[in-house]
Amino acid sequence: MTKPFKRLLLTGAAGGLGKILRDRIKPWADVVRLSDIGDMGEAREGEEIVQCDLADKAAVFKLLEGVDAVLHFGGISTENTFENIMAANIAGTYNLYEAVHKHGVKRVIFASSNHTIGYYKTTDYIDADSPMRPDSLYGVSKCFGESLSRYYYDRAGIETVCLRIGSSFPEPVNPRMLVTWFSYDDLLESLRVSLFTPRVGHTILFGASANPASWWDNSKAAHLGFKPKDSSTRFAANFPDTGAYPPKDDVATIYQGGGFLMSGPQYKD
Ligand SMILES: NC(=O)C1=CN([C@@H]2O[C@H](COP(=O)(O)OP(=O)(O)OC[C@H]3O[C@@H](n4cnc5c(N)ncnc54)[C@H](O)[C@@H]3O)[C@@H](O)[C@H]2O)C=CC1
Ligand SMILES: O=C(O)[C@H]1OC(=O)[C@H](O)[C@@H](O)[C@@H]1O
Repeated sequence: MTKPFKRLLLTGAAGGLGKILRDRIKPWADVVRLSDIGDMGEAREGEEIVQCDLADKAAVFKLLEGVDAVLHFGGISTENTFENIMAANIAGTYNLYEAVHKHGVKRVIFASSNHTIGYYKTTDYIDADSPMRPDSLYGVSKCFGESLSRYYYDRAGIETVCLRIGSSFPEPVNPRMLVTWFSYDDLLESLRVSLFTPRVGHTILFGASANPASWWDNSKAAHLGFKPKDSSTRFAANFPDTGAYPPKDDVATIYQGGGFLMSGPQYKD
């Protein structure tokens, strides 16, 4: 049976989410090209493995050859030095889009992050038009990726869905994740609609499951028809409400970005 794509590229294939997606995206393409700077093991049937540093422009150019669409999950995924973030996330994402453009690739799904808006408070309810408020240099790099993809859409017509992932792990591991949790099944469904909706233009989609509480309004991405099915409700008992969350004086619980507010340099007294 013919599959929708000939060749789908997944960057970050050796990472936590890459490993989860590796088998699950196979029904979508004849060939899944897996790429990372790290070890991805042996290529299995229907796979190609290309070890590549996103900061290496020539290597990224080759990486995009023959690719129909990209799931861009590679890069540094937590706070780090500016130099490291600059190479992997800023130069890396630029290299990717330049290669996407030169090879005529039509669509990218960019693994953005809730840390683009981490300086909103946990009492705020925001949507895709709310100004970015990154909480870390990592968050700033994801804002760069979102702006860059907007530029490549306006300038070159390359479509991107910026998926602002909340917390995509097997289950919530703290009370904050009862709000930000994004199950693997819901993640996969968000990628499916992002790849297969006929026109996405440039869309920002918040990636969270149908949790009982939410900080994010996805109405601006309604054209994707994304309907999360999971909910963190079944994990709520792991975090009994003692009235202590959110404590009024704890930066990491006042702001949506949680612990990222405490990472990296602190400039305020
Ligand atoms: N897991 C989550 O809850 C969230 C993930 N994201 C984003 O989703 C993506 C995947 O996340 P995870 O799998 O959790 O992160 P991860 O850190 O496990 O995986 C990232 C992968 O990118 C690779 N990488 C790093 N620098 C690279 C470079 N210069 N060239 C090529 N590959 C490089 C790493 O080797 C790693 O395998 C990341 O972009 C992350 O920022 C965003 C929000 C939440
Ligand atoms: O906010 C969160 O929970 C997540 O956000 C991210 O962007 C990170 O990649 C991930 O490691 C965090 O756990």
